[in-house]
Order: sequence, then C-alpha cells, then structure tokens
Amino acid sequence: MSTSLQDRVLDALRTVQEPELHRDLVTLGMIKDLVANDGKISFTIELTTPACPLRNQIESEARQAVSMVDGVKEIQIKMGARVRSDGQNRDQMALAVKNIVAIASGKGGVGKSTVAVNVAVSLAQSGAKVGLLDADIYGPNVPTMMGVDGLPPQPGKKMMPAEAYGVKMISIGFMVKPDQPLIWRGPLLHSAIQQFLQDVDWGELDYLVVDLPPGTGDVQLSLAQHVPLSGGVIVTLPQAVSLEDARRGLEMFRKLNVPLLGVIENMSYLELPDGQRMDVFGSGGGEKLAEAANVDFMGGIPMDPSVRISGDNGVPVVVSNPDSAPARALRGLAEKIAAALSVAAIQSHGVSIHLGE
Ligand SMILES: Nc1ncnc2c1ncn2[C@@H]1O[C@H](COP(=O)(O)OP(=O)(O)OP(=O)(O)O)[C@@H](O)[C@H]1O
Repeated sequence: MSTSLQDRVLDALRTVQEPELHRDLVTLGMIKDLVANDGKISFTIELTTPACPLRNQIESEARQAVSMVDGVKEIQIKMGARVRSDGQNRDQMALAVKNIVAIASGKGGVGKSTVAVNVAVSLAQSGAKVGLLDADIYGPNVPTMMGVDGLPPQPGKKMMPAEAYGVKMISIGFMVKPDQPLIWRGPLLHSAIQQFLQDVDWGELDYLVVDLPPGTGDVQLSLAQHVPLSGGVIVTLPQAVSLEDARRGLEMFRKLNVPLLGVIENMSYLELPDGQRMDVFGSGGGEKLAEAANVDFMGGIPMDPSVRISGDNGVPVVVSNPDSAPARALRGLAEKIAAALSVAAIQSHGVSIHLGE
C-alpha cells in the first residue's frame, strides 16, 4: 500500500533535528498546518521561542529534507513561534506565566541587574511577552536602568506594572522611599514577593525574569523559594575566585530543585583602541565556575563604557547601542537562556504533551 504524500513529507521531517532540543521536528510537535495538494506542500514550523537563533538553519534543513520526497513540486514554509510552558501549574497564584527565570550572583556589583534588564528587553525585542521582577532588596536599580520612575496610575484592584521597552516591570524599589534603608525582614519580604506574583496584573507572559539580591545566602534562598522558578542563571566576573561561589550557587538552586541553566561571565575583557583585549578582572572564571558546577557556560560580556552609560541613562544597551559588542553578547545570552528554558520545559514534561496542543 503506498503512503500518501503528506505522510511521506512528515517522514522526511522526522529526519530533521531541532539542534538544541535534540529531537526531530515532528516528535516535538513543531510542524503545524501541513497541507499537501497536488505536489504543493505548505506547513508552519512552530519554534519553541521567537528568540531562536537557529531559525534559518531549521528552515533550510526542513526544506532540503522535504525537497527530496518523490512528488514534491513546491514548498512553502511559514516560521512561527510558541513558547512552551515549564509545566508548572501557577493557576492557584492566578499567574499566566510560562517560564520564570532567576538571575543570581555570588556577590554584588558583578552586573546581575544589567544582565536581567538586557536579557528581558532582548527577549521582548524578539517578539516574546516578557516581565521583569526586581527583587534585589539591597540595590533595586532596575527602574533606573529601565528609565522608569514608578508605577503608572492604578485604576483597578490589581496592581498595574510599569512598562518600558516592551517589558512589564515591577521593583521592590517602588515599595520604599529613595533614602529609606532597605531593612527587609523575612515575612515582609515574602509578602512583598507574594504580592508581586499574585496581585500584579502581568497578563500572559512567556518569560518572567527575576533579578535576585546578590549572594546565595538564606535571604536569596527563601526569596527564590517563594517564586515558582523554571530555572536559574548565575552571573560572575572572570576572576579566578569561586569554586566556593559555584558550590553555593549550585547548592541554592539544588535545594530549590530548580535547574541551573548556566553561568554568564560579565566584564570578560576590555577592548583597547588598538583592538587588543585587556583582561581587567582576570580570565577564565566563568568557565571554571560552570565546569565546577557541571553546567553550561553560556558566554561572556565585554566591559564597555556604553553599558554603564546606558544603564545610568535608563536606556538598556541592547536598545541604545544595539550593534555594540556587549549588546550582541547580551542578545546571544538571551537566546541561550530561552533555548535552555525550552530544553527544561521539554524535559520537565516530555514531548507528548506538545503533540496535541
Ligand atoms: N559589561 C559591562 N561593562 C561596563 N560596565 C558594566 C558592565 N556590566 C555592568 N556594568 C556596570 O557596573 C555596575 C554594576 O552593575 P549592576 O548594577 O548590573 O550589578 P549588580 O550585580 O546587579 O549589582 P548589585 O549587587 O547592586 O545588585 C553598573 O554601573 C553597570 O552599569
């Protein structure tokens, strides 16, 4: 019995792997609206994130595979994206958020907030629905970096988040006066976080990025415990410190049963006017940390005055200087985080759940 053209096209697409998820496009439920009509084939490839850097590669491999099928005369491929959820049920929190990722660091001043802000804005620029929760009680500087003074007018019962560069944003800094020392005791902090998750009108989000306070102690641990996280990322400097950092960062996420998605190194080097690179903070720390923690080293961000100036001016560097080296690095890291979240989502509930969706 001969198989239909449609079935043969599907079989061909089963030979095309999603390079990051290591499974084929059909098994991952990424092929939608397949029509085979008189040799004319059309279908949509639904990527797991709009921030997928491999979109062209996936499209061309799919086209190549289908073009080999007997009887195919014409191929039309549409590229789409639907961010998969990590499978956690957040309904009881009335939170329609598919993935929550925490940005953490072993110590202060390493650029954790800079990474959180630019990753959130990059994901929004790619077309995803993104929120940013600044939970850094020691230095809530996300509003400054996003150019936001405070909350918008609050007409209804639910708290409306601020919004900038396509990202919905809320900060623990909105809850204190500028010069008030930030003394947050456990219960107060937890109720603030609870409020941010439950009482804020986030709407539907693909990604909620959480800027944690620096450090991996009890405060961070208990704070992160109150947020149903899909994964965590650690930001570090290249200094050869910190097997200790790695251990503590790893411990923190492990205690929470949260996948550590990877390590990001900030201020990796300074590019001098003659093109040479200066290792201001040493080199190799990020990779060592990742190796010690047995997680992915996601990459480094160069040191560049434009990053600080952009942060101070409230225009993140991926917006103010999109073609600069740090902006390109930060966009690449956003793509890596999105990919790692896709992998974690697929691993958390297998692939079968996607097939009928
Ligand atoms: N790659 C970079 N190049 C130049 N300056 C940078 C870079 N990354 C961060 N900075 C600057 O370093 C300072 C600290 O960064 P940031 O506030 O993001 O760190 P943090 O780890 O969140 O600090 P905190 O411990 O206060 O939360 C900021 O002024 C920021 O603009």
